[in-house]
Amino acid sequence: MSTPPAATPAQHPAVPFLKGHGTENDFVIVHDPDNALDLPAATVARLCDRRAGVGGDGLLHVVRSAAHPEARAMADRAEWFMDYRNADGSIAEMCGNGVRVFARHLQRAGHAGAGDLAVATRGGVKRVHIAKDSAPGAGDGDITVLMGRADLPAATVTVAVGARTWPTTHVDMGNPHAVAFVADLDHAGDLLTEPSYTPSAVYPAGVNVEFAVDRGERHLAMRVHERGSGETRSCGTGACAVAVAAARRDGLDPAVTGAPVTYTVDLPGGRLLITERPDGEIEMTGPAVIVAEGHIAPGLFAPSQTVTS
Ligand SMILES: N[C@@H](CCC[C@H](N)C(=O)O)C(=O)O
Repeated sequence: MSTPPAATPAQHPAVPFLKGHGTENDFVIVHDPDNALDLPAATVARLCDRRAGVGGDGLLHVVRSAAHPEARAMADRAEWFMDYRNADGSIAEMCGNGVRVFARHLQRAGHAGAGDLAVATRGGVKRVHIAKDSAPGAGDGDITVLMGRADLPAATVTVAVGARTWPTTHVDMGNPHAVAFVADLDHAGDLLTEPSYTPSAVYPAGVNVEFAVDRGERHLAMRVHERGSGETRSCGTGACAVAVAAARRDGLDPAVTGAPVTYTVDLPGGRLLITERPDGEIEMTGPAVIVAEGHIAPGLFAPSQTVTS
């Protein structure tokens, strides 16, 4: 049997997409159950481009676990795999806001109802609870994710923005985070460029950097510079990292006291509630909404043209 010729950009069918966000961490959502789409990093970066593409902090590629080589082993526990990509096309292990938006999409598409859902991610299978909507189909109930345990490897990393430097707490939420407690969130500057950190060898694959301040008892505010996406208006794994770093700083460890600890974390795009349980499991609760649907012009999937003089 001969292989059919590859589709030219003009022949490439328009691909449906949705746009959604969780506390204004926004995503392009591509529903591709059979993993039929070719999504190299350059294509993802074009789709996430805010001027020439659809625009987003990242892309949620929605694939059946059985159809994706990285998720096949989880297919018996989770039907759907969140193939998460950062805005620059790089791959990340987990996205806490993304997994809530992913669940909201599955609910709207009729693949999940209110209640519990398992989602496969590169960081393992995550259990998600979709709260009942205020009205049928409103899509406005909060979504809670069991994010797994935080790991706090001993590492002394200093983060710098301009002339200011801070020591950080290394928190692994499946993806890497460096948390700095600062006196004022403005001290993190415009965050247009990635903060520098030393020694850089601690994070060979890069790191998400969080800047956090206290707002009250077990109440924090933060900003984040995300690996592969720049400053975003929210980061779910980052909020979990900040809450756990604050708990340890405050002498609170639910595994020792036997009592859960909840922190309210305010981000530029909204509020997340983070609870660490005595078994170490971290629950994150927040909103997830779908705001648009449409079709992607075939040209965005075409390989970049090289201009020669
Ligand atoms: N915004 C996400 C995190 C996305 C991945 C991150 N940029 C990384 O590269 O690790 C979240 O809500 O957790």
